[in-house]
Amino acid sequence: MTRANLLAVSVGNTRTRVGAYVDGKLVESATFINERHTRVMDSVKDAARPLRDHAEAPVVMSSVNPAVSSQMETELQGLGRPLYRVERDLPIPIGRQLDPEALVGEDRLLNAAGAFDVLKQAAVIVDAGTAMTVDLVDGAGTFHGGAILPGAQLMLDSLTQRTALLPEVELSRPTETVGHSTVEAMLSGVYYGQRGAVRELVERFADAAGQYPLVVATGGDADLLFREWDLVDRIVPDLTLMGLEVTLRVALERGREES
Ligand SMILES: Nc1ncnc2c1ncn2[C@@H]1O[C@H](COP(=O)(O)OP(=O)(O)OP(=O)(O)O)[C@@H](O)[C@H]1O
Ligand SMILES: CC(C)(CO)[C@@H](O)C(=O)NCCC(=O)O
Ligand SMILES: [K+]
Repeated sequence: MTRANLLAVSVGNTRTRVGAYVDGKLVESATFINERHTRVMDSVKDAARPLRDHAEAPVVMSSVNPAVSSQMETELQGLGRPLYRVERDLPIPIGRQLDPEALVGEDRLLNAAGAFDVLKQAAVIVDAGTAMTVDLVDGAGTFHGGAILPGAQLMLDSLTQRTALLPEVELSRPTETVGHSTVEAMLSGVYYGQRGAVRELVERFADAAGQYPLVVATGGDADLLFREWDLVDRIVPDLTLMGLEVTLRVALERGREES
């Protein structure tokens, strides 16, 4: 089996995740806020340190944020490694059943590819990031799309921005289900609203799929929202990076078959 060496870079809406894979294992990872751009490049170099003896190991990059990634791509070229963008240079190895003209976020496809590579069975993948996505992969490894909704912090921010009296609130677990203060009521609404959305969508997707899928969660808010909740089978913080690793690994295996 191929054991890939790579620097995986996933540019999200708010943050960028970086991971160094040595012999197919994630040995270093870091997350940075996109705005702190110069610091990000310093930290990317730190994260790449385990790959110093693997000069041939490429950067494999994905993005759902073109403004951030176009500049970052130019800077990543400076590492002196081959640089591949998923979908442009390397196809994400997951089947798709979508509208012909559909443009799906690379993060959603990578999560699906990363999950199916390990699970090999039908799964619902929940990414609790800036936006929340809830997607269905069937038992044959085909991505069917799913649902997109505001993420938890975005829900809170939109309440603050679009009302006169609601305050700025930082996301945390509510201490009360029936909120006895404005802040507790907002936290209860968002926390149980997000969980409720996930429960409803998982049940509906299970109906559509004709089987009960595994539920896998990832993203910056997954732990806060889903920890110790039996509806979610696994929380996998590095799922998007796993998708980047399998993308390179499959491309290397295909290249080997062809030569
Ligand atoms: N230091 C932090 N800065 C910003 N958001 C954070 C931080 N720590 C946790 N979070 C939470 O992470 C969420 C964003 O998740 P994430 O980083 O997965 O989003 P993203 O940038 O959209 O990434 P992706 O598109 O890859 O999912 C926010 O809603 C926030 O509550
Ligand atoms: C839905 C988000 C914002 C989730 O990060 C991202 O995957 C994206 O911008 N997608 C493009 C549209 C789509 O996936 O249908
Ligand atoms: K996201």
